[in-house]
Amino acid sequence: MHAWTRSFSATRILAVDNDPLPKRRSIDYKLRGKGQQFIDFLRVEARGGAGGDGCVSFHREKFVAKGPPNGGNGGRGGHVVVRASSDESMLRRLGRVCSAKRGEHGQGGGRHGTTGKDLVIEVPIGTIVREVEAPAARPLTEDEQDDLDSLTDLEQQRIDRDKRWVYYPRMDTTITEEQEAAGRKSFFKEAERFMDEEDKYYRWQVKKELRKGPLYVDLTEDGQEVVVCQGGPGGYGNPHFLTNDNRSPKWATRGREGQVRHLELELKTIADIGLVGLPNAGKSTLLGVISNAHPKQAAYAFTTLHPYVGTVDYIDKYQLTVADIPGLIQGAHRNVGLGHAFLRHVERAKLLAYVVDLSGQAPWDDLQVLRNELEAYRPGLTRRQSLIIANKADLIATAKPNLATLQAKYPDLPIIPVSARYDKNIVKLTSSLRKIVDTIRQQDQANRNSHS
Ligand SMILES: Nc1nc2c(ncn2[C@@H]2O[C@H](COP(=O)(O)OP(=O)(O)OP(=O)(O)O)[C@@H](O)[C@H]2O)c(=O)[nH]1
Repeated sequence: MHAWTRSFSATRILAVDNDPLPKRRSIDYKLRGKGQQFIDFLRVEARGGAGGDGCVSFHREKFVAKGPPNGGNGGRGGHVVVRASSDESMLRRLGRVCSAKRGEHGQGGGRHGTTGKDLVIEVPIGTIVREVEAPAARPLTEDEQDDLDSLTDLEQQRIDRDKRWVYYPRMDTTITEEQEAAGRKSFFKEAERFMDEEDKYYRWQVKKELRKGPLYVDLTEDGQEVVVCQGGPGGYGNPHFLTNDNRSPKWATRGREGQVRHLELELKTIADIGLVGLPNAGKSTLLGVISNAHPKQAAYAFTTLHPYVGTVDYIDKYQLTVADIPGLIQGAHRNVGLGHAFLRHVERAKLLAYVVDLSGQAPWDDLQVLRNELEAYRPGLTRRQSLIIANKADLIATAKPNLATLQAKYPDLPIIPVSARYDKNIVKLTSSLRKIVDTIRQQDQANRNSHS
């Protein structure tokens, strides 16, 4: 029986299409380790590392009792970065708070603290990073805008100031005691001015952020990354406060705290094709046959408890990704069964493939249930390009009359009868999927070109 079905599908390819045979290999998204819980939604508080403090220190050596200030600056705190990686199949469990490392403090001898290590959170491709609990984007008021405009060169001023202040002149020993006392007074004024400038700078940055609104990034490509929290800048060492009046500043600044953001990470798998079907329709068997992903298959409902994505590799290196989501049932939108949680993984599929059990009593009713559930989840989802995969066509007694009725009830949807278990008509299916997805990809490309 098995040999017959294999040769059946092989002759079909040659007779029906000249499309290359799909090479069955590879699965990108496989859960590592058994019993691991599938995570596709996380809430986390991300914190950039705090900056290290600046240091107060003076140069000392033989015959130089009062050398110039030489305290190093504190290092910047690490950033928190979210990066998409094709090696990840699901979100990893993270603590409630994720922090990058803090910068080291400055040290004597002009040694600056090292920068804190960035915290890189690797997530699967298709993860959306969304900031919550942040003020919505709003246009600035006139006053705020004026303020912002008057300070636009602040960044440059700050860079210039840093250049000006980092130098280590030798101490002028001819300064009298009165001069030094006067200098100390003016130094505190100078330090106050410095802190004012710094505060202004940070207020300016916050205003700039206001215009942007909460962070929202969709990581759709391998290696794409976003800095979600900046590390706090390090403090300044005492050479920064060296003025003509005060040659021995005993003053350094503390590092700033890193940025804090409350984030939601939501994985919405990006697959070309989304398999949607009632439990036991044979979705997992089908995915295993066309892609060599190996979801568990068994003759009971809800065998699959989380989404699987498999890659169909064709001989000419063409690839399609197919997502199998756990069986939907009537009332899933009321959280019956596994609910709607997994439908987010077909939301972005270019093509929806309804998998129905052709040997069942009324496959057309099953199809209607699926379409109703999709509409209840996201109105308009059923208008997405779709096709029907009529599985279990090997059970001829019921499948044959059902196929005709199904076709009559859904004349607009292409129907491909297959038998996933016996590998029947699978090549026809994979070549049809390729043709449809290819057309959609070309249309998408044309749309993108016309928009740019
Ligand atoms: N006769 C026949 N049985 C099939 C075929 N495809 C799948 N089956 C059987 O149907 C049962 C259910 O198959 P699964 O692939 O686990 O179905 P599923 O849709 O993934 O089910 P859930 O995991 O509950 O969503 C298994 O016992 C399969 O062997 C087919 O083409 N013909």
